[in-house]
Amino acid sequence: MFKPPFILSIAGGGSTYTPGIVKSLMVQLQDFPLAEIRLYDIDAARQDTIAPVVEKVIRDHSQSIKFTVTDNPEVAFSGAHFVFAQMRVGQYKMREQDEKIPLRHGVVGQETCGPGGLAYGLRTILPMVELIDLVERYAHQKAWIVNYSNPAAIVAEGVRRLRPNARVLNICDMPVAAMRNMGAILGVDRHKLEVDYFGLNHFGWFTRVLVDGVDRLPELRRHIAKYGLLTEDAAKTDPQHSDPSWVKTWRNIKPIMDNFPEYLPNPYLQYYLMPNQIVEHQNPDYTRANEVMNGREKKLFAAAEEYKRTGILSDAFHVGVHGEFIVDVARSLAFNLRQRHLVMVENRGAITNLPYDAVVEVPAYITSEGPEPIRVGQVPLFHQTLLQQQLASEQLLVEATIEGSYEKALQAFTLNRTVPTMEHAKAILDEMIEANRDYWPALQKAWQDGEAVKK
Ligand SMILES: NC(=O)c1ccc[n+]([C@@H]2O[C@H](COP(=O)([O-])OP(=O)(O)OC[C@H]3O[C@@H](n4cnc5c(N)ncnc54)[C@H](O)[C@@H]3O)[C@@H](O)[C@H]2O)c1
Ligand SMILES: O=P(O)(O)OC[C@H]1O[C@H](O[C@H]2[C@H](O)[C@@H](O)[C@@H](O)O[C@@H]2CO)[C@H](O)[C@@H](O)[C@@H]1O
Ligand SMILES: [Mn+2]
Repeated sequence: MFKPPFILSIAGGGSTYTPGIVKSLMVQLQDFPLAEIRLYDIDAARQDTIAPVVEKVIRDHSQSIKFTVTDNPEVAFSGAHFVFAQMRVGQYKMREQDEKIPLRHGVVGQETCGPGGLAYGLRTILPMVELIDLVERYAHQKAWIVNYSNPAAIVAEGVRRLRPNARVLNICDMPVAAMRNMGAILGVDRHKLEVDYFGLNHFGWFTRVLVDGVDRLPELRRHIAKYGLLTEDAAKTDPQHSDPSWVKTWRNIKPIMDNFPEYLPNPYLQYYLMPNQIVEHQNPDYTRANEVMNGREKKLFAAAEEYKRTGILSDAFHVGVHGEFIVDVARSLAFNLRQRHLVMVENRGAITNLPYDAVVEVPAYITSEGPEPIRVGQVPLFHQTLLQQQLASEQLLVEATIEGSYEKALQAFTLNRTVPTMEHAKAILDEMIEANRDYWPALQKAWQDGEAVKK
């Protein structure tokens, strides 16, 4: 492939996670040597605010690494070996719409799940394809894009449909975060856990949790029956996520496993299996987007301004599993380490009773030529049916984006488990088309042409 030191570009350099990821890169420099780090963003002002913090993180560890900040894709990607993608198309203001519009109709309002996730997907698929084309035009021909940009399930399906040969690996830190919590509960480092897992992104289950070859899922089951997937002192498990909404998310593993104890669910399944309880506790005027804008984003940007003024950088960002995981995956790609990670891959029979072309999230060995998924085999009818419905909703959303089809978008919304009726789906979709008029031109046109009433 290519030899270190590498050129690494971060697409979405203005992200609140950029300092944490760069810190993780610095800590692992010995194992992932870098010649240059480049930040790329379409919002130069946002990125320029974050950049001095990132440069400080780099210079605390290295004087030799070149640091580039740009909104020019040719400068960003020329000769790059790795691209970490973490775009939020529409930024937090659109996340707030994604979460608040469904809630106005009594439906789950969430970043990547339900109508919010579908809307986010409709905004993100084509910018992701554009990013791939830019990277393929300018970067090293064997460059890898490691993608965090959400909604990862829909982005991954869009890339499968539109750029099937692209060197893109879609990843999610949620299962790793769950493994971090498991480790805290079991008293072992998360790196010692070997898990079996199957599902779609943000819609899956752990089936085994091995420590030195012994399945510790029974012990976790007993703990979860009392506390959910958190240690008794929640703040100790995940300091970055002591926000009430996150503690509730980890606690909600309990009611799900009280009913279905065999497998340990991804926390996101709460939105699909307990939508009414979720809506009951969501504040339609103050959602997770507001918590993040007033929390993580505000804290980082305030620290960046203070650093600019005083040269003192306060403790304003977090590395955590988010920063560690993407560097672990990149190392395995770079050096053909064959590390076993949960990543998104085309099924191709890994789960025998799901469609061959489904994008699934399963353990895989990460090689320089990409992931080699493990064989899961047949999943139980209950999980297969839930997965099939969610998969159809996501695949129809992607087709709606590609074809500019209002009807397929409505089918995708109607099929989603968080949406109770076709009328709810239509009311939410029509409001979202209005809110996304700057992002969904094709769908806007289909809607205005009255495609929905043509039949
Ligand atoms: N996959 C996962 O498990 C996981 C975990 C955490 C965050 N994320 C995702 O990472 C992304 C960043 O999260 P955040 O909270 O830091 O968002 P953020 O809004 O703080 O930063 C995102 C950045 O992307 C930029 N951007 C938007 N469109 C772009 C484009 N077309 N090209 C280049 N840059 C573009 C924005 O200007 C912004 O600076 C989001 O998509 C989020 O959902 C994913
Ligand atoms: O509400 P946010 O923006 O804080 O988080 C949304 C993301 O949540 C997951 O990632 C979490 C992870 O689960 C948590 O333990 C910690 O590591 O932080 C991560 C980022 O907040 C989820 O995997 C992402 O897809 C969401 O975007
Ligand atoms: Mn995720």
